[in-house]
Amino acid sequence: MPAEIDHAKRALRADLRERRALLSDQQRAAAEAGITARLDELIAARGARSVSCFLSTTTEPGTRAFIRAAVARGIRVLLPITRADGLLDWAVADGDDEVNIGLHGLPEPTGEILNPMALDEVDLLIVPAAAVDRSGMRMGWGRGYFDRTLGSMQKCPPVYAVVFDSEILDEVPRDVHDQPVTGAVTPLRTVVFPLS
Ligand SMILES: Nc1nc2c(c(=O)[nH]1)N(C=O)[C@@H](CNc1ccc(C(=O)N[C@@H](CCC(=O)O)C(=O)O)cc1)CN2
Ligand SMILES: Nc1ncnc2c1ncn2[C@@H]1O[C@H](COP(=O)(O)OP(=O)(O)OP(=O)(O)O)[C@@H](O)[C@H]1O
Repeated sequence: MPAEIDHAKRALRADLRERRALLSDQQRAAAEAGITARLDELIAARGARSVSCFLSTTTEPGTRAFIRAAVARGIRVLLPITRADGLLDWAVADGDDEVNIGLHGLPEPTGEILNPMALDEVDLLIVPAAAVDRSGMRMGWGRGYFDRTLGSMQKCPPVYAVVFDSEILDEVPRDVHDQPVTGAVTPLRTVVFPLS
């Protein structure tokens, strides 16, 4: 990618990472409660029966309460497993809290491994992001996993990024391969892009 874009992304990621690290346990708990409520509303509004999500780390907006409750209600939730070739495998969340530590030190599901095509069967994708902008461009953590995944899907269902409220920016640095998202879910609101 062009050097200026690469540099701008790195600088912005460092800034965002630092801000996430500063949140208190109380702020994280409130964010997880908000994210759970927003995601519950979203899948109800979309009538989704099968979704993909991700197992949040301690600094990401918490998705685990949502996953646990969705699985208990009979929603099929696929969770990503990183592969060395830059693609993602998937496993169905089974409602227990057992996790493996994956390739990049991220929490990953245990359970039967499904190949990248498993994603073609979901009604809605819930993806991690470092930030999104008002046009729907998404910036991740820099390995291109979701750009590759979204770019290779036959027919892509709606995609919502999970971010903190302060991470919806006017503009994020953009490469040609970057894939836009449909909307974003924050602890306080759900937005659909483009935001006017
Ligand atoms: N919880 C969670 N699971 C996820 C993602 C995520 O963002 N969150 N991913 C979303 O795509 C995929 C993994 N993506 C990754 C993206 C970057 C790096 C990484 O190591 N990046 C930098 C350092 C990170 C930073 O700048 O803060 C590095 O290369 O050293 C690892 C995995 C799949 N699973
Ligand atoms: N569709 C693609 N095909 C091949 N390489 C890609 C593709 N998308 C991204 N990449 C490569 O992946 C690397 C990281 O891209 P980028 O910084 O846009 O990732 P990201 O969206 O922040 O990460 P993630 O999706 O893992 O959260 C870049 O070197 C880029 O060239």
